Amino acid sequence: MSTFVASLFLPYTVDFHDEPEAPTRSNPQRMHSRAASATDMKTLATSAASLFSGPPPPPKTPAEEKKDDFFSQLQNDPRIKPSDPRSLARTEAAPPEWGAAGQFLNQPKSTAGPLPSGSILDYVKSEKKDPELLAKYTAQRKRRPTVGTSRRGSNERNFARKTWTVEPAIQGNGGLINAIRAHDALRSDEDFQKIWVGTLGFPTDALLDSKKEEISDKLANEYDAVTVFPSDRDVDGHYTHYCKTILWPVFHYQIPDHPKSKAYEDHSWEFYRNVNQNFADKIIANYKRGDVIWVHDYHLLLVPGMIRKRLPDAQIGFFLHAAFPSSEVFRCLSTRTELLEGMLGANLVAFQTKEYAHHFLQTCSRLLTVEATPEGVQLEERFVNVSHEPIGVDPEGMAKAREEPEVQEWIKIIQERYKGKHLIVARDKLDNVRGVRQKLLAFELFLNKYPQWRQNVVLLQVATSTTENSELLATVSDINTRIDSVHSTLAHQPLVFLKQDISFSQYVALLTVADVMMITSLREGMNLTAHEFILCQDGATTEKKFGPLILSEFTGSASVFGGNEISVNPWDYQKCAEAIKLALEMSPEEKERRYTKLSSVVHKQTGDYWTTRLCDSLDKASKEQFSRDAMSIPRLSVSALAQKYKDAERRVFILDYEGTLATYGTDKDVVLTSPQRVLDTLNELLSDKRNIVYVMSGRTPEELQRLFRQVPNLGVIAENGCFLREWGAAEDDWTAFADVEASAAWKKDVKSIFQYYAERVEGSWIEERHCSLVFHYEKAVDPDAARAQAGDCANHINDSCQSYRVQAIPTSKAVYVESLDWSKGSAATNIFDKLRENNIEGKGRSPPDFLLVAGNDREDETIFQWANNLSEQGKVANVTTVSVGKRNTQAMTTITQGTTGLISALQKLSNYSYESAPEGSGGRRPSVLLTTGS
Ligand SMILES: O=P(O)(O)OC[C@H]1O[C@H](O[C@H]2O[C@H](CO)[C@@H](O)[C@H](O)[C@H]2O)[C@H](O)[C@@H](O)[C@@H]1O
Repeated sequence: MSTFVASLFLPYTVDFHDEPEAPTRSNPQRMHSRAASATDMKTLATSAASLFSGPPPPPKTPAEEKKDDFFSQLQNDPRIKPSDPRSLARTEAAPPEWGAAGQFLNQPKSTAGPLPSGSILDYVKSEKKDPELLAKYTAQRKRRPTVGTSRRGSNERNFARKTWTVEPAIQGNGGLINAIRAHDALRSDEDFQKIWVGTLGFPTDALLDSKKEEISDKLANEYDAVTVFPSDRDVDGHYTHYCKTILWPVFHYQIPDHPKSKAYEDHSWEFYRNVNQNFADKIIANYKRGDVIWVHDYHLLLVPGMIRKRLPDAQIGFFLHAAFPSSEVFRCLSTRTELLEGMLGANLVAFQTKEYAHHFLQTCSRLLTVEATPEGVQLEERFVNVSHEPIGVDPEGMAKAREEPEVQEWIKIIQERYKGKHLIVARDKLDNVRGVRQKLLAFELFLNKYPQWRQNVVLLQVATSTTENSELLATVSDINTRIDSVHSTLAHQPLVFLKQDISFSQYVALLTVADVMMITSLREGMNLTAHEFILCQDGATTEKKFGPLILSEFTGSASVFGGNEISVNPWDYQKCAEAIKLALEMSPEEKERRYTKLSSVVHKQTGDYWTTRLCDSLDKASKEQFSRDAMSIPRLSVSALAQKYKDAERRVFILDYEGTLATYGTDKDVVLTSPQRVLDTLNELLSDKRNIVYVMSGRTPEELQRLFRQVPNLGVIAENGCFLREWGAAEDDWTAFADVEASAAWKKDVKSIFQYYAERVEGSWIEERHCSLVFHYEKAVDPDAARAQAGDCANHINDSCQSYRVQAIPTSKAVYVESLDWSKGSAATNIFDKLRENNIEGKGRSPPDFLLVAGNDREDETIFQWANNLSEQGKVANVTTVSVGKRNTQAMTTITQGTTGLISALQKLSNYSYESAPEGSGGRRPSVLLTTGS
């Protein structure tokens, strides 16, 4: 059994070489010659020029010359350069733009080319069906030199001759890679034979099929990796456009709102789907029964749904590494429904934090109008578990990395460079969501407010930049210049702004030497830099630092550190400035107290722990779902039931009405009627004195009283458990469990919300019951709009009526608002308590030894659960729970022939009643069936 770990990029990539003998990373000769290559020299020059953004530098003093010397050493190839591609990967890396890794590795260029002018949507359509448009765009493409076949051809010839080596990926989620590897290394888990699934992280159109095969064979055989080869054009549209300009900003609360992005959204969605389909196809082609599939992050949201369509029984988990926004933000995505449905193809959808999981549940309930419980989402025929599990880092891997001589050297260099200064460090991608601008503003305020610190503190901000965000760059450059001009002196520069990444050894050294770390992301899934900072501060390789961590409350990491970080709202510059002061002036005792707690979290919630917990949760969820899946629940065996029936002394029936005994009733203006066959069947059952029969429904006591007037002695549970009429009681002898008068307060508030939506949904109406309210929209003129409004309505009520013990449940036809305290299960408990005490005078002696509960809907699950428990605890000898239909359920058995199937089964039982009635038992067949008029 294997576990597929699918994420956009594999942990590996490929470097091509002209030499016949492929050198490796451990070959210093080659690394040296590459460092001197023209491309690298150019990169180096550009990097050096952009080291400090701001005005042109003045002539250098000797001190500055020395400083430049230090920084020029930082101008290294920022990639980790291990000799083994399987060693520790960089978390929160900032790789070059897709297709631009050629500055580090020898890889083909993209053949995607620019998109044609004119209507992008037409362009996409043309690819599919419209022959005229297809001809038009084919001609356009031929005219475009950058996408010509000649370039592709020469590329192909070029790369066909080259040798290649497997290298650690430049792209990819380092946190994920480290977590999976740590799990692999620490456990000899038979069930965890991982297989990576992903792309190589560079354009591959230019490779011949034979070359692709060669590469994918090697990766499969030696690196447990399945390679996906989407077209360059698809990856470009998927990653550069849809992921980066639509999903990433929206998931981090930045709604792109300019015409260009809308166009991107329209066309790049097609490419997003294509790449997701490539992944799904690859996984399906390699899947074997029993395998587990884990799909990672926002690049692959559609993959679970695509796999589910073809492999209905597969065990699929989905983990979102990024943040998941509130439903208010998510609803702005035009493809929101497809994205949610894609994710819901999984058995388990997991997030970094409880908050993101909650947002997802709320978004599903609101936009898909499905019932969301704290455990997950109830779909028509499946339940999808939703949970949260924060990712962690790999302390063992990091410990090894820290021992590297290069790290030790860098520690010395940085210590020497910042001797006598308090060093605040930060490494962020230069992206709006990381809050670098906010951090610099807060730091500027700190310097202005606390002059005593100006000469003693340095903020070293590494700002890794992938795509040029010129607006942000201009803003941070301005702040940088301002700080520089106001606060820098010949001998001291409080802000060092490195607009490029540093090498892994430099990064580790910096985290070790730092006095404080400052992270001010405006929103972020986790932020493993914070965790790695904590690992490096323990004094294992230098003196103990226990440096405080200033951390944005909007990161996932903040949710795991339990307040032992210095938590900040990055928008509150005053507080951020004070946080810097607090961190710098913190007593050693307080630092150690906080550090001990932070460190225990990082060492407990590791990447390995995360992997184990996710695997366990998926296993548990799949098993539970399987046991509830109508397909795997046995059919009701009427003959076995009849045998139990015959053997029983005292039988109890609790039967749901609409959808179970009879088809669903009509709406408000038609009086609910019951088919004669149902009434006759109930009367037949009741005619046997050994039988106690209850019908349960969400309808009001009045409606049910009228409906079952012709069935004397029938027990009735009304309004889903808020009212009870005991078996054998007088027609109007109702017990109210819920406080009807107290309901008036919440009903007033809920009704006004319902009215608001009813005015907006033509054809909808509000039904008032004693203890519940229903917003019906099954007859709405515009069903899609009504569904959306119903979702909003349920959400609105659940948000604003939290002080009442009620909940709004959206279904495909109506929104129900009901008490949280009463259910069919609670009514059944009451019935049984009384029966078992045998305190219904003269109506039976022995306790029940046969129980049949039949239902079909979500409200019936509480009573199934209750009955199953009675069976497990051996309190009733023979318990049968049966669900009518295909819904996934906790019932022990199902009947797929609908209400008629159940009625036939009940009729068969009452026939046995007649046949099996022992002398004097009271069982009898009625000589005349009670006939009822409606
Ligand atoms: O830039 P991308 O290729 O689209 O990838 C997005 C980021 O993915 C990784 O970060 C995410 O996962 C981390 C670990 O779970 C989490 O801490 C972070 O908040 C997530 O956004 C990767 O580490 C980043 O470099 C990528 O930018």
